[in-house]
Amino acid sequence: MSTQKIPQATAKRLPIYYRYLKILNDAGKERVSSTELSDAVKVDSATIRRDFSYFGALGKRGYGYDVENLMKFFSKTLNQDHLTSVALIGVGNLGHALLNYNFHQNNNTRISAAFDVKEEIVGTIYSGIPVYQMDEMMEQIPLQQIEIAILTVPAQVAQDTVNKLVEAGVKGIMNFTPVRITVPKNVRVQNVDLTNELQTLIYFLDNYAGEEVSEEE
Ligand SMILES: NC(=O)c1ccc[n+]([C@@H]2O[C@H](COP(=O)([O-])OP(=O)(O)OC[C@H]3O[C@@H](n4cnc5c(N)ncnc54)[C@H](O)[C@@H]3O)[C@@H](O)[C@H]2O)c1
Repeated sequence: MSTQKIPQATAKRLPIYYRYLKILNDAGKERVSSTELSDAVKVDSATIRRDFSYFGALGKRGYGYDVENLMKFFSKTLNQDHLTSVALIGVGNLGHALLNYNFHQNNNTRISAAFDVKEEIVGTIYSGIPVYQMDEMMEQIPLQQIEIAILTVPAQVAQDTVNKLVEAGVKGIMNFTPVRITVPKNVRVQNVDLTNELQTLIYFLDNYAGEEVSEEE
């Protein structure tokens, strides 16, 4: 299977497919049809077939897909064999929740360091994760080989914090703040805007109530 450049919508679905294929594989299941997969992951089967065709995984009529092969391929594509350490900046309401959660569904991604300015929490360990003072970032981020940061600071300090993260060598930022942050070209930002998500949901309920939901983007 080759790794050509795949559409973003497909890339976003990969972890969903991977998680389910892993469950099947752990349960000793050898093959799966796109219809079965579709029911489990709530993506229509035409989309699944198209997504998989980008990887050259065509599936055989009457046989379906080989679970182990696909799972191994997705694992490699998603870099599941390699542990990714992530930093969290801003241990407030949202930051605490994310530290607690710590992506435990995914055993190769973990928050390994948190940073804040609040004296009372700096130097403590929260959910097994040490909280450092902001001025320790320049040292800790390269030392812990962290390339990804989750940004949960107040909006007014978001850009300033991002500048520091970039200077420390971070290459990807998951931005929970409502600020549209500016980064150099070699840094990627993923915005997580809960208000936006909720507005989209309301829009769909208002305008498409009763229609069948399609996962196509
Ligand atoms: N709470 C939510 O449900 C929610 C949801 C979506 C988005 N957000 C956004 O996430 C961000 C955090 O929200 P919150 O509710 O957790 O806020 P919060 O005030 O509870 O937490 C912010 C944390 O950032 C720290 N901080 C302040 N200045 C800092 C700096 N210069 N460097 C490092 N840390 C600093 C504070 O000490 C605090 O611990 C905000 O931008 C908010 O708009 C929050």
